[in-house]
Amino acid sequence: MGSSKDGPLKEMPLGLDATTEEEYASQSRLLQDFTSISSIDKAWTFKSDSGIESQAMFSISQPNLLANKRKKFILSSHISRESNNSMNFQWSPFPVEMMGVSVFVPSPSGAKLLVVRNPENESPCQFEIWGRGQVEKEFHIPQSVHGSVYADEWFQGISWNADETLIAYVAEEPAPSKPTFTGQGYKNGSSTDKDFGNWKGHGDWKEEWGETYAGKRQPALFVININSGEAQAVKGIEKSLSVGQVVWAPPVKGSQQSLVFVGWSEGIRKLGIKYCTNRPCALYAVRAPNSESETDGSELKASSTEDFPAVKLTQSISSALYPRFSPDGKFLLFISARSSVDSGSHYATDSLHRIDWAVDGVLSSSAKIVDVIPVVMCPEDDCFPGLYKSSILSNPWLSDGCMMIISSIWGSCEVILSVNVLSAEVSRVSPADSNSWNVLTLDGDNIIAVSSSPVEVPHIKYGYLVDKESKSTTWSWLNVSSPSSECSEKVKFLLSSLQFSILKVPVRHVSGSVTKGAAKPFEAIFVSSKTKRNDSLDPLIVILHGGPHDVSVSSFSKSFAFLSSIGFNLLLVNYRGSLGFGEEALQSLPGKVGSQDVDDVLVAIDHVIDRGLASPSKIAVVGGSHGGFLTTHLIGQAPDKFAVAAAMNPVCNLALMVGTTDIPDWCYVVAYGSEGKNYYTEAPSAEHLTLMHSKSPISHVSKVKTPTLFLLGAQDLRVPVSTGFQYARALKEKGVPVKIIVFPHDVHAIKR
Ligand SMILES: CC(=O)N[C@@H](C)C(=O)N[C@@H](C)C(=O)N[C@@H](C)C(=O)O
Repeated sequence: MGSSKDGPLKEMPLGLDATTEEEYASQSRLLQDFTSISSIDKAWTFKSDSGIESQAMFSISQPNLLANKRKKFILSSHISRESNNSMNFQWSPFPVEMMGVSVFVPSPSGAKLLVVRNPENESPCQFEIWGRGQVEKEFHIPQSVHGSVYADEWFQGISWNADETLIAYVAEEPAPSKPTFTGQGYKNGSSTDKDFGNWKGHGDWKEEWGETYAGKRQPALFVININSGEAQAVKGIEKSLSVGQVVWAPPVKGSQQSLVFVGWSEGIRKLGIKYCTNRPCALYAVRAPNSESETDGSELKASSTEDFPAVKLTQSISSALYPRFSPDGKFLLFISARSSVDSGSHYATDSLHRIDWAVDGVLSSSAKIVDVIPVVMCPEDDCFPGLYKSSILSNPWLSDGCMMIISSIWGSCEVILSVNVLSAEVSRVSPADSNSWNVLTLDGDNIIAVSSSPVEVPHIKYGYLVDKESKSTTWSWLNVSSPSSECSEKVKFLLSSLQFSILKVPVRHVSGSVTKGAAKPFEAIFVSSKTKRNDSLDPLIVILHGGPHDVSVSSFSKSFAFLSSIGFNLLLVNYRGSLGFGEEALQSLPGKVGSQDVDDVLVAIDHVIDRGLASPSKIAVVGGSHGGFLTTHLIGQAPDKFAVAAAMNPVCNLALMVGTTDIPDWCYVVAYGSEGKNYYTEAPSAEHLTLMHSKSPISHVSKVKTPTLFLLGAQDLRVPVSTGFQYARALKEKGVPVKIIVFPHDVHAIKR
């Protein structure tokens, strides 16, 4: 390029001409438009004083791509019913930013809001109690009492008691004091981190909870009295238990209140817990250190709870999560991931259970566990496939006191279900369309939900029973216009030109040895333009989820929608082993990774080529983690199939990963199947390593020709960066075009 007459020579990135640069600039502006669409994360409703209208509070978040930050907001709305029976949402004029806030939880009545600010250094943890118009209380809990409050998906539990005077929560146990060796000798527990010039016990290593839990060793249970600000550790819990998901048991007049929580015991080592429901856990009940029911809650009682050790409530089941009491306090409901624990698969089909709760509050370890929703092995066509990735709202109950509303996955869709916990009847509450639906909160007997699809940004929906009096189970859904669903005109226009469908792909090579569930068709989501953009077929990007027991759902994804908007068709393959299709299909994969899953992806690609939806010469493949395992397997096993590939923190060599990951047990289970659980050892034999190598993409590296992009998170504890580097270097050695981008501060899921 020569210099322009109109100005100084423009600096171009290497090898870019002006047209390409303008195209990149325009794509990057569009990517920012997509990225800045806000997400609706949570919601709460509160009845107004009249009891007819209600007030809703939404937690929304919005990333800022350039600043590499995510802002959290609260947006409020007044909900009223119009005379024509439609619902009117009156939104507050602007959202309010929750800057520096780690977690916030309103009290059940909506009169108070707990706001927690975790410290970034050694400073105290800040608790604020907000009233309707001001901050009413502010407490600083020193690190000698506890560290950060947990705000994650496993251990987080923040629960207000019924009279809104006490809050139970989970926080990091204070770090044990470190010994100091000085010129004068040894002093125990006298060092602070500001000391220098001495060895201060830094080598005394304590196990942490793995990926995304750096620095998190021991989540412990605390109760704070919001009148006095006194925070106390709950006693009677064994040191080897990490705790989470705490709730208050129904109060019993005149006796000390109890807490129910989930406990995970450590065993020989702490294995990673993120994306791993297969860690054994149980429900426990313990006496709260604070007060008797019916007191004013202004004083913490001195009575010791050490005399009341925690009682294990779920002896006979290997996993119990998300405890919830029925409104009348007669039942304790919980989800179990026992299929996952018992099989060793890191995710599997969940089940729902019930325990009768003693109204006198006497804690018992021998309560009978009743199955409400069992694990579904092989669903009949289009029938309920079982529970997947279900978490339960803090108040999931309709007014009859026995119907719960929960979210789950059904094939490639997120769905909302109602479950009668007495009759065990399960119904699909969200429409039987192909969109994905999530419940945000209940408004009395109505549901506030969010719905989206690969070609539609998330929208708020209001669901109500069509004819409540006649006990009809048909739900009707109203659109709620909300400021949080706004996006640029350009994005709206581009999305309106796209369509998607969920394809059923028949399985190839069904042998007699596969289960009925594993012989059924699997699904793939196909996203394309509604009209032909030009004479030839658009290029296709095959997108592969990780896990392998996870699923690509039909919800809105900003990055995928961006790709479809700039001219790519997408194929998101839910190969056998994905969540949402029954336990038999899921369990068909462990032991067959690198063959069955690879074959399913190739079958899905042929399926769209055969139907004239994709051109064999214009296919790219992308995936992260186990999806990266598949991506790198595919470019090795089908070297002529892909024009280009991108792998994010890919599992390329199980034999290398097993010695460095936070979940070595995963390498055994995917390589050997369920029995791998019994072979797992911290000292893999040559035979183990040979099998793992043979099932890994690295064993096919010599055949690869496809130019490949590697995206690697330097802080990844799950699939450490060395795994991707080894494979990428092996490709370079062979002369395959490779580009590696390392994200220095990112963990396994590259989000920055
Ligand atoms: C159990 C587990 O962590 N398996 C990994 C090898 C894996 O594939 N994990 C995926 C669930 C995963 O981490 N995906 C990331 C990229 C995501 O953001 O979902």
